[in-house]
Amino acid sequence: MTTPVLAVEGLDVEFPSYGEAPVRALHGLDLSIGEQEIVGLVGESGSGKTTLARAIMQLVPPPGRISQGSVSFEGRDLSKLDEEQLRTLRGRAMSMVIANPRSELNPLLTVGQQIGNILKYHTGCKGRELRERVIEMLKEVRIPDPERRYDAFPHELSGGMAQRVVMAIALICNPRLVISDDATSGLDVTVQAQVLELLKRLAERHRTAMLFITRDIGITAHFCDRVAIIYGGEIMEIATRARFFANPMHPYSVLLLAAFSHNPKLRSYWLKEGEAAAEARPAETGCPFAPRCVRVREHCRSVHPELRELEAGHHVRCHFPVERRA
Ligand SMILES: Nc1ncnc2c1ncn2[C@@H]1O[C@H](COP(=O)(O)OP(=O)(O)OP(=O)(O)O)[C@@H](O)[C@H]1O
Repeated sequence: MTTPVLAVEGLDVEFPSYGEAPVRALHGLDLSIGEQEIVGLVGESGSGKTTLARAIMQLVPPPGRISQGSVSFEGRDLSKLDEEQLRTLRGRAMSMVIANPRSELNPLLTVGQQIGNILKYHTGCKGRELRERVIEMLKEVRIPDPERRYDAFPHELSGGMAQRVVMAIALICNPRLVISDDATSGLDVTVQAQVLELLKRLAERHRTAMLFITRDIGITAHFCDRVAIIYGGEIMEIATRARFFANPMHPYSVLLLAAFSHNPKLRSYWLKEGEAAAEARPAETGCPFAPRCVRVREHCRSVHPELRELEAGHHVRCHFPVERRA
């Protein structure tokens, strides 16, 4: 079996909370990503998506910490690397594209300097060659008039353009893994579609694996090889895109899909708990989703469900999974 690009095993991340039990942002999380594979990670706000992205990069903000489990990149346990080795890895072998490109970019440096600095730091490339490679990358991310934009400052760029510059920074060193954290959420719908299309094409061209984090389950239907659903810091369901959309089995997955559906019967059944239930926090004992599940039974409130393989490559964390529709 080939070594996956990324292997997350039994990962727990905690944030201390003064006078209370620590917030358990991730709990026993397993996830692997193969070479050139795009895995979509879908979950609502607070489900632990960004924490996972940070834990993979070994950048959990203190006093938060990885309290258990491991993150391996191409077979190397990242907890064993020192800060210098991690810095070499970040930006070169794995990189991140985040939602708010303006906060990512330094307002005092030109586009060319910001992309060029990464390339120079990791490869030692400089001078004319550096400029040529940066301009080449600007062309790849479809920045019009790249020679001129090379000298532009971030405030001179539109939102979509700034996001493309962030993508250029993430891809300039040909990383083996890119983590896209809600990267298109702040953009207009049309710009969003263009940026997604571009991101997918670039991942294919650079043979990059990707963890694609989103709150929008609809995007994963076009974009990802596998889909993983996260709730309360745990993977609830994971399958290939085809299997997932043909036969979603976790009630939370079906709820997410129902929220996008135009079928009023489907919507009213799955969404019937309404706003109050949506506010419920993940349960500490039993199934984390039990307080919001329309199919909950007594067993769910006391026994924590394991992630079980219910068909080849399709894992579900539910005592009473949804049966295939006729
Ligand atoms: N720096 C922090 N300090 C304390 N708690 C944190 C911190 N970062 C995250 N958390 C907690 O960890 C949990 C997961 O948060 P996280 O930001 O990973 O969720 P998310 O799915 O990325 O949400 P969003 O889609 O809104 O970005 C939440 O309960 C959050 O309050």
